[in-house]
Amino acid sequence: MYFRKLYTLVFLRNDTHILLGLKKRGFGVDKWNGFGGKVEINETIIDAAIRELKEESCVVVKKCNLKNIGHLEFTFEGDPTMMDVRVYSASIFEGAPTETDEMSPKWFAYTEIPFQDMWPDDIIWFPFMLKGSC
Ligand SMILES: Nc1[nH]c(=O)nc2c1ncn2[C@H]1C[C@H](O)[C@@H](COP(=O)(O)OP(=O)(O)OP(=O)(O)O)O1
Repeated sequence: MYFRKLYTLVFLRNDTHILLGLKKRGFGVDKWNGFGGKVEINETIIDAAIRELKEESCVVVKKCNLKNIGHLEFTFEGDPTMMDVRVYSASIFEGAPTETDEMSPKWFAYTEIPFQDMWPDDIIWFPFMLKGSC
């Protein structure tokens, strides 16, 4: 039996490139990933996605430009908490991705995703996301 905790994960992308951030501290440090984090109490999931993206990359995205593309559930051995992660993508946004205390952003070509420096599950589901089948 797991306790669910809601998280967001946002990917900015165009037809050829995706923006990833190198996590500089805390959970997932030194891994490339999308931008996201915990949904706070009294906050909608989409508001959390917008807030975390801005906090971690300085990019602003409007609700109408966020597309819900997936739902991932992660569990970790010996931990009773399930990470219930709502995944979004956006291709229209304002501002230039900028390094913050938490993340260092970089655009990657779809053919050059650094899977060796990412969560081990990413290589399984990224290909579905990149070819637009989710
Ligand atoms: N196995 C996995 N594969 C993946 O691609 N993303 C994962 C993952 N496990 C967790 N994530 C994502 C979900 C979420 O966007 C992020 C974890 O969020 P954080 O712990 O950084 O949350 P917060 O930014 O709220 O944390 P604080 O540092 O406490 O503020 O990592």
